[in-house]
Amino acid sequence: MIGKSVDVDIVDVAFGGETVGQFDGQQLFVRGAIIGERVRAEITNIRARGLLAITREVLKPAPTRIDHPWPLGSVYQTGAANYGHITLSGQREMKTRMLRRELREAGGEELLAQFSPPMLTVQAVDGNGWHYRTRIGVNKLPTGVGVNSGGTFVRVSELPLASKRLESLDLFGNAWDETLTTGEHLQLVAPNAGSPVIMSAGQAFFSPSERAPNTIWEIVNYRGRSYEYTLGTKGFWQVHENAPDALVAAVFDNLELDERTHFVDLYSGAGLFSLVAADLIGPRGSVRAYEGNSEAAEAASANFTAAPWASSHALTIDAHTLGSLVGSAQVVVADPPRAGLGSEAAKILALSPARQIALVSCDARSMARDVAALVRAGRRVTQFVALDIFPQTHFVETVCVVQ
Ligand SMILES: C[S@@+](CC[C@H](N)C(=O)[O-])C[C@H]1O[C@@H](n2cnc3c(N)ncnc32)[C@H](O)[C@@H]1O
Repeated sequence: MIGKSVDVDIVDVAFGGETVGQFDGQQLFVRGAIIGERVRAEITNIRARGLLAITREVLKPAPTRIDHPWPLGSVYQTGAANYGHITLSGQREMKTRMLRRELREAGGEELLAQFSPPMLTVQAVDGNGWHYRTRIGVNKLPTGVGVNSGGTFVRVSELPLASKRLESLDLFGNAWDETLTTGEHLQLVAPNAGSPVIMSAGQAFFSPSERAPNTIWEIVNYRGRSYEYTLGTKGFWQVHENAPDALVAAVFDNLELDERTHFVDLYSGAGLFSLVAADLIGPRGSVRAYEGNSEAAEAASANFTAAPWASSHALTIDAHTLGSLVGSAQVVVADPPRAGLGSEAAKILALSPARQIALVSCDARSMARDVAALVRAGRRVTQFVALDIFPQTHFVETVCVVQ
């Protein structure tokens, strides 16, 4: 079966960015195709959920198909821009279809009925979908840097997903050859309140001859107010330059906070949501932030210095610890990593006294599973915002508010 060439009509979009067709009574998951197309695809893997294939020839192209502007990012090479062969609006239509499919698979038509079509419309956060990443990983090569393509590092002379501000690091020639060790993983970071840095083996550099502090500053704007964050070098921060502002708006535009609200921020990182909540709520309420990475939790503590009614706690959130964390919460934001909350933790959260819960997710499948669990346990979806903070890829960020 592997290596077989099949002609297939693409009728849906699945998790992982693959499109879906039918072959031999089975689902065929096809990379590099677009909904509405007819393609000739080569079967590459046999999986429990169906066959995996890759597009070899487009027999009937979709109107949204374009030449990939960065072939190295395509599904045939690194896959870092696996939707780059689709117009931006076409990418967003595909993501809407993926959200619908995942919600239907997790909770049937009954769950899908809680989402009006505008809720599932994926919203742009930028103009052209390139040069948006303020965080990007590469590997040092003997000269210049490379990206992983099928297990080997390919030297690059451009990084089209990376923020233009990272160009000042002068990465593609031999400027860094004596400072950095060949083979090392490099994390490039362009904070919005400071100069770009390279992180390598626990050290930070502004330039080959200038070390940088292991601290980064970011500024987030919401409703005319600016919030300043200090981050450690190992902690999480949203990668799209517009994501922190867009996510803060998607969360707080849809939550009802007052001056006595007890607010809990689960998976709080350096306190992106907590710092804004502390400002919106004020000293008569409380904000408690819980985060597993101790460096990020310490950074959050430092970020809350001017708001002592906000506190940061380093601990692992799971189905055993969660109940006590949300026992007296009135409003909860949960922004777990890709794996999501898990059905058991989602049920515990649903049964908490919180009047509103905002689930922030970067993974459509775990989001759908967690929302289905929240709804099964008695919650109702009131708002849902889908943001295109990972253009050129199949990923989509969502904020789901339940009551
Ligand atoms: C998607 S990030 C969100 C961080 C923050 N809300 C933000 O937007 O900057 C998820 C965070 O969860 C933390 N984390 C992952 N697993 C965890 C766990 N089991 N318990 C607590 N925190 C965890 C990670 O360290 C990371 O900071």
